[in-house]
Amino acid sequence: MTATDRIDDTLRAHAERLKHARTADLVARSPSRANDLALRVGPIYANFARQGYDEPALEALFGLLREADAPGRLRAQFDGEAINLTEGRAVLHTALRGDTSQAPAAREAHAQALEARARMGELVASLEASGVTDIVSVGIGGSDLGPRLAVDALQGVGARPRVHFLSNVDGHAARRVLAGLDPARTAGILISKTFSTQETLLNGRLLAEWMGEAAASRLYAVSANTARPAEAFGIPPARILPMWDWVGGRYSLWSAVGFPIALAIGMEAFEAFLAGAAEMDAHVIEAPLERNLPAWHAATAIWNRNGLGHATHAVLPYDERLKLLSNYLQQLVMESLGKSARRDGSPVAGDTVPVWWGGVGTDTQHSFFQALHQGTSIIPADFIGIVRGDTPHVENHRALHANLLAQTEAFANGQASDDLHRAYAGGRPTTTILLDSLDPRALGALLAMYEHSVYLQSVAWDINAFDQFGVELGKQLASRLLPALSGEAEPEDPVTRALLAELRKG
Ligand SMILES: O=P(O)(O)OC[C@H]1O[C@](O)(CO)[C@@H](O)[C@@H]1O
Repeated sequence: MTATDRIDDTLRAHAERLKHARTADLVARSPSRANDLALRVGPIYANFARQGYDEPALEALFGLLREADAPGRLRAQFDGEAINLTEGRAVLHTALRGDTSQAPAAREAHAQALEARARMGELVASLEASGVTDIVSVGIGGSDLGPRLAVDALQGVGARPRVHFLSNVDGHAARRVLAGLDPARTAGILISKTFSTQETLLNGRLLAEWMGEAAASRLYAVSANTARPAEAFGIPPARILPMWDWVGGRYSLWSAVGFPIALAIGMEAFEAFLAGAAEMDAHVIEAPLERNLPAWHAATAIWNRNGLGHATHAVLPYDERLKLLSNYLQQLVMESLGKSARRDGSPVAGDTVPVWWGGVGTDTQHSFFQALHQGTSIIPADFIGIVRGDTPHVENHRALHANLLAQTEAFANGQASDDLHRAYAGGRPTTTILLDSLDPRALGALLAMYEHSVYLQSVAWDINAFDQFGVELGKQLASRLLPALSGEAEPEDPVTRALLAELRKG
């Protein structure tokens, strides 16, 4: 029996033993717990003291990771072994941001990454000098969410080009993005690893038409399929940046897919973003599991899912600039870990990914927090705070911190009352992650932390985190149904036929 087969039984035994121990009791029992269960890596501090495990449960969690050979599996990833077994591909996003491996495949990938980055730097410089004021980045999923988050989180006010994102195939998205832009002062970037994604091709065509003559000189592309942008849009090789099959879409913002990020924050800041991620890479590969931040994060996720059976996980940044973090993490985590088959094709032993969702504090305190405090389902959460604010509004920043501290305390400790309507049970698990400031280095480190945590969860569950066959069926059906929308075919499914009849009325 492997560690993965035993995961539920092992952890449930500990959960049963701990079922009456609230996190407040665990903290009270061990005065040093508040500091013992905290780790710092570069600009990131994380405190796990308010999770519901104790020392023996943690030992069991790290034991499971060790038995699944987590260190060896990390090394295999960094060295460029074909760990994406179902597609026979290496997974080398770490080589995009540093040279943490001397293995030939990783070195080769790193050299290619440096060459592509140098070319991207030249394109950034020429666009900076061109008088272009606005950039429209067209892509979807991994070719959109990462750059969109990083640009929204890191862009300053002033001098640099404004970067806009167009992803949804809904024409209202294009209308909103293009309203108010001037085609004569706008450049476009089409980002698609495959260059076959319906949304991106349709929106790319729409953007090219809107740009008119300017498209001939100011349309750029990023793709692993470099022939297609030239064929389909006439974009010359000098304006096409490469991607490779060893970079998964949702792990690609560190590659030329980050072109919009570099345009929004400048090349130097983009390099700092990569350096922050590389710092986390060095940590995850070197630190023993018990002092390893991504391993702690992964162990905690596994505890909450397999030990306690929690079906969702909230991510709650207390910083307006991280408003898009939960959208980005939804793809990273759920596209990677939403699997039911083990690596050998047999069914998984227990539950894999919970539903990830979230939103920014303090707004969410006034929307869904009621359910987090008193609902019947317990929802574990990552609270993310930024130590140093970047506005002159010191009182606001203090209030933001006071709210973050208050909420995590209330979730853990609760408050007794004879009136059930007014009682807070407490014992609701949270991890608090604090970044020294929201700069490129810290954001890079944070996102790399989540990437490694995702991989380590996949190792414990024995699933492949790097394919996404689950999204294919919907894509195939949509292409098959497209002719039905213009009356050229009739769908076979009776419910689809009834729905189409309603749509045709419009
Ligand atoms: O970059 P592409 O090839 O356009 O793909 C976009 C996205 O579509 C998916 O394949 C499926 O949603 C993602 O994994 C990917 O990031």
